[in-house]
Amino acid sequence: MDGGAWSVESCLERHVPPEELAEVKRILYGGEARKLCLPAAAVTAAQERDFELQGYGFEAAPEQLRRPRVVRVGLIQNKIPLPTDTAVAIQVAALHKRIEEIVEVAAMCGVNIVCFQEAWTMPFAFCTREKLPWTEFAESAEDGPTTKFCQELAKKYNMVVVSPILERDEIHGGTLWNTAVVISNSGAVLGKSRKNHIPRIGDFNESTYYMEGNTRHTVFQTQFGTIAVNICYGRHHPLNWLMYSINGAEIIFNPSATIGSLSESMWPIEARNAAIANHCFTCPINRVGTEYYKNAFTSGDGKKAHHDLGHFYGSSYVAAPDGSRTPGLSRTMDGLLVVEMDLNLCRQVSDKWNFKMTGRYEMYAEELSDAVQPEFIPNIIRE
Ligand SMILES: NC(=O)NCCC(=O)O
Repeated sequence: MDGGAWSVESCLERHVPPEELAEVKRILYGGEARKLCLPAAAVTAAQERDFELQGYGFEAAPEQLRRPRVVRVGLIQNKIPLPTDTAVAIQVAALHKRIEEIVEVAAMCGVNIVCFQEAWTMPFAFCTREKLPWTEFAESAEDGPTTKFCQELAKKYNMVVVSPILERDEIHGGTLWNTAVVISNSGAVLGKSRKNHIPRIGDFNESTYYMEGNTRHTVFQTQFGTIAVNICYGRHHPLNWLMYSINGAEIIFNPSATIGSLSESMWPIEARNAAIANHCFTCPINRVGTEYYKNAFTSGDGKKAHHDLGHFYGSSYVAAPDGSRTPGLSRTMDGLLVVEMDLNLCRQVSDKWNFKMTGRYEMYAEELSDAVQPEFIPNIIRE
């Protein structure tokens, strides 16, 4: 399924009889997400610029003492516009240009916080295990050209920008990290959050380049809500989501790069479950397309040498704390998903389900601290 804007949701729309569709959506998605009415100029610009534009909204009940806290987030998924053997600076410039034209449409749609995909300024070349030229895509999180570019966007559109890049940390020996830079709507760099979990699976050979992050579970208090960034493989680690939530995250972005053969059946479940378990909104974003490399590579798994990592299936979506979710963007096209959410829903769902109250954190903490000791004895009763 590689053509047009194919998605599971568009397939359901086409094939499930209309009288049953609402019930199917209630069971699968927690109901029909409210479609946002986006400005005609934005819809036209998206068509002209050849990307999918979808908009949905999540409501919360009115409260007496708190006003609604309505924000709009924008999730951007995209292909790399140029072949991977194009000069590094030209590839980066082309990606900046592509993102700039999508962010402009996000601004037309009133987006307050935008997040790009994992390592958005480059092909996801870590599969190759070659150092050059891929390490040349690394930049300073604080004042690299991509951060400066995002600061301009943030100021121009009064938008918080979450920019996941390959970071070069000059003050620590020029080491590399997989890092999301969070830029305030004022244009100031608020801080950075490094990928906590590095995959060692299939062709995801990222540990050749960088190590597990050391920024713990930092959250960022922005004008539009408290946000966190759980980068890609962290998605599979429930405690990673939990720790961002414990630090107060209301929206957790999950910029990713993952392929159909590996994770597509897990994709709709993991971030959505994290939204439910942690009473917050989660926003998984995946790149799209297949990226080809001149030199064939292997990953010690007996497979024949090959030139690509597989198909990145897009399908970015937003899940809400009540377990409902938006449809996903296409599996194949660039896209912008605009989602309006009332952050009051987080506390409302928390008051209903009380997971933060019913969770046995002291017991988990005690048992986990025992379990990581070398002399740990599992608590098993045997006959
Ligand atoms: N980028 C990344 O961590 N990918 C690993 C595969 C996955 O988590 O689905």
